[in-house]
Amino acid sequence: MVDYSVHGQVAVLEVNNPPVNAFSHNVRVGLDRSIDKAIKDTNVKAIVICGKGRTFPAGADIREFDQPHKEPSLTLVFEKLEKTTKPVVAAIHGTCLGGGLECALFCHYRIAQKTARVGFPEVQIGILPGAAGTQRLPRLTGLHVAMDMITSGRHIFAPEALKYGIIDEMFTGDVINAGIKFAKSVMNKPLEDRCLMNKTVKDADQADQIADEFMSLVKRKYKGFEAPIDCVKAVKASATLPYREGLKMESRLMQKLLLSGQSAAQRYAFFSERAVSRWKMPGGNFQTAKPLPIKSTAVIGAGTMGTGIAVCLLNAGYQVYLLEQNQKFLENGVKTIRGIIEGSVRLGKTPMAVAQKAATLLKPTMKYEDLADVDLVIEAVYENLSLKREIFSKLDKLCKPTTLLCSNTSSLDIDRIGTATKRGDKVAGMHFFAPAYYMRLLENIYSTQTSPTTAATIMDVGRKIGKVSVLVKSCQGFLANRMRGPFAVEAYFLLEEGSTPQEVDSVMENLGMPMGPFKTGDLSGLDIGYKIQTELAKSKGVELSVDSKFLMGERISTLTRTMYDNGRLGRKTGKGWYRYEKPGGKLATPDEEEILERLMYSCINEGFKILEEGVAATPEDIDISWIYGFSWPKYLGGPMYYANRIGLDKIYQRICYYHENFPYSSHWIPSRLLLKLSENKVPMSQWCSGTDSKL
Ligand SMILES: CCCCCCCCCCCCC[C@H](O)CC(=O)SCCNC(=O)CCNC(=O)[C@H](O)C(C)(C)COP(=O)(O)OP(=O)(O)OC[C@H]1O[C@@H](n2cnc3c(N)ncnc32)[C@H](O)[C@@H]1OP(=O)(O)O
Repeated sequence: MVDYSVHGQVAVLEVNNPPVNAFSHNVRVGLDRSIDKAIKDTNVKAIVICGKGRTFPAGADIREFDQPHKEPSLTLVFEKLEKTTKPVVAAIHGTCLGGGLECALFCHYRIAQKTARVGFPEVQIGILPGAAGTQRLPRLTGLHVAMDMITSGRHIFAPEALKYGIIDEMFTGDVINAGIKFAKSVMNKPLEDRCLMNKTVKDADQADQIADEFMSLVKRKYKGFEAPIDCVKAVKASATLPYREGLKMESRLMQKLLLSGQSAAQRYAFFSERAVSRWKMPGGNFQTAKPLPIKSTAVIGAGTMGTGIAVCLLNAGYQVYLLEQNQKFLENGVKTIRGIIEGSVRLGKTPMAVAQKAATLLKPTMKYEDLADVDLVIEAVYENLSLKREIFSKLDKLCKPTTLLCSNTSSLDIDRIGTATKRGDKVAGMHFFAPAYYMRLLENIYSTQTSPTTAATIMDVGRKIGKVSVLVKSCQGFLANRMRGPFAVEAYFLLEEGSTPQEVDSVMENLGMPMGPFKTGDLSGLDIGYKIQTELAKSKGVELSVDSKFLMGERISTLTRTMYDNGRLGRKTGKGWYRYEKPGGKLATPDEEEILERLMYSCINEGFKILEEGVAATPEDIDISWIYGFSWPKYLGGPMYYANRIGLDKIYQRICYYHENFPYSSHWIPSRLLLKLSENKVPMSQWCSGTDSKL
C-alpha cells in the first residue's frame, strides 16, 4: 500500500493503491509505519511523498465513509509529517485532491508537474476537507482563494497553484527524481517557517466580510445544498479561532455532514455516474465491444439543438459539417455557434486555442454530398418521423458504408428510423438535452438492430465530448422523456383540477429542482409537447380536436392544445405559463403532498417499468439521467434512490391509490417489478448494479 525506498539520504514513500491511490485504511496504516521508519532511520535526512502510477493520492477512500471509522485517522498520520525535523516534500503528479492535498499541506514543501491538478472536491460529495484542509489552505493562500476553492470544489492546474503559493515549484519529468533532487536542496534548511500550523491567515481582518460574501454566493448558487454552507463556516474559523480550535470546529461540521442524508446521496451519485459507463445491451457490453474511430462528423439542422450539438463536437476537436437546406438558416446557425463559443471564451470556460481550432473545424454546407465521407452523422431536425425517415434513407444511399447515422430525436422510435436504411446496425439515437452545449446528459439509444460496436462508439463519443452518457433501449420517449411524461402530464392535470403553475412549480422547487415543470416548459418551448401529442395521435390514426380529452382511451390534457393555439409557447414567444391569467376566484391551498406524489410517484412507477422492460439496465442509469438531464438535486440521489429512501411499499400503496382514482391514466398501473420488490422487501443493493452496496 506504501512502497518504501531509500535513495542516498532521502526516503521515498510511494503510495500504491490503484486506481487513484485513495487513502483507504490500509494506506493510512502503511503510511503511518513508513513515516515512523523514515523518522527513526538516522541515515535518512529528508522524506519525499508521492503516488505510484497515474496520480498523487486523490483523496480519502469515499467507499469507507459508510463504515465505522478505523484508526489511525488521516490527521493523526499527517501530523507526524509536520512535526518531524526532517524536511518532507510532496512530489505531486496527476490529481492531488481532497485528503491528498491535505497530506501535501502537512508537508514542508510541495512541488508539482505542470499538468498536475490540485483541489478540494469534498463539497461535491456533500462534505468538507476534514483532515485540516479548511484550516491549512487559508494559511497559505488567504481566505478568499481558500473559500473559492473549497466551496466550489474546482481543481486548479499547477501554474495557478504556484501563483497562490500552494506549491513551491513546478518540475518536468520523473516524479521520484524530481522529489529527491528538491529534497536534497532543502535538507539543511530550518523548518519552523514551513509549518502551516504556525502561520496566521493573511486576510484574517476581513473574515466577516469575506465569509458573508461567500455565504450569500453559495446560498444562491448551490440552493438546498448543506455542505457549501458548512465549508464557509469552517474556513472562516481558520481566521477567527486558534489552529486547534479551528480543527475542532472542522471536525464537528464534518461529522454533521457525514451523518446527513445529503452526503450519502451525493456519494451514491458519484459512483452512479461511473457505473453508467459500464453499459450493457443484448449481444455486448462495455468490455466486449470496441468503439470505432471517429474523426469527422456532420450535424443536420442548424436550429437550437443542431448548433448546440455542433458546439460540443467542435470543442472536442471533431470536424463538423453543419448542413441546412436554406442559406439564411445556415448563416444564422454558424453565427449562433460562433456566439456560443466566443461567450464561453469570455467566461474563461473555453481556452482560446480550442476556440480557434473549432473555427477551422466547422464546415457549413447545403449539400448532402459533402457528408459522404464522414464517420458519424447526427440528425437534429424537428420531431417528424416521415421527415427523419426521408433524411436517413438519403444518408444511407450517400454515406460510406461505415458511417454511423444517429438521430437526436427525443421520443421517436429508433427502429422506425433505422428501417428507412439498409444499415440498421449503424443507426442509433443520440439524444442531447437543451441547451446541448451545457447540459451534461447524453441519452444514447439502441434499437433492435443497433450493433454493440455502434453503441460502444456513441458512448465513447459521449465521453470525449464531456457528457455523462447512459445507454437505453428504444421505446416511446426512451428513458428520460418517457419518465418525464407522467410528470408533465400530471402537472397539466393538476392545473385542470384547480392548481396554479406557481403552486406546482414551487412544490418541486422546494424539493430541490432548480425549476418546476411549468418554468421548464416555458424554457424548452410549449410547442414540443403539442407536437409530440399530435405525432402520437397521427401514428395511431387519430385526429385530435381542440377539446379532445382522451386519446385511445387515455386521459390527455386539453391545455397542451390551448397553449399552442394561443401562441403561448413559453419564453420564446414572451408568454407561456408565467403570463397565463389565473382563473377568477380564490384557489384552495395547494395540497403539496398530492402534487409531490402525483408528479414523483407516477414517474417513479414508470422508472420501475423501464427497469422491468430492460429499457434501462440499472436504477443508476435512471438516476444519472435525472441528475444530468433534468438537474435533479444530487443530494437526493435520483428518483429511484429517492423512492428507495421513502420505502417501496409506501410508494406502491400510493400508486395503487392513484390508479383507483385515475383509471384513465395508464401510467398509474402499478409496475410489477415495484410490487415484487416491495412485497419481498428487497434492499436496493440487490436491484441496483452494486453502487448502493459501496455506500
Ligand atoms: C459518521 C461518523 C463520523 C465518523 C468520523 C469520520 C472522520 C473521517 C475524517 C475523514 C477525513 C477525510 C478528509 C478528506 O478531506 C476527505 C476526502 O478526501 S474525500 C475524497 C476527495 N476526493 C475526491 O472526491 C476525488 C474523487 N475522484 C475523482 O474526482 C476522480 O476519480 C479522479 C481522481 C479525478 C480520477 O478521474 P478518472 O481518471 O476519470 O477516474 P474515475 O473517476 O473513473 O475513477 C476511477 C475509479 O476510482 C474510483 N475512485 C475515484 N476516487 C475515489 C475515492 N476518493 N475513493 C474511492 N474510490 C475512488 C472511482 O469510483 C472509479 O472506480 P469505479 O467506480 O469505476 O469502480
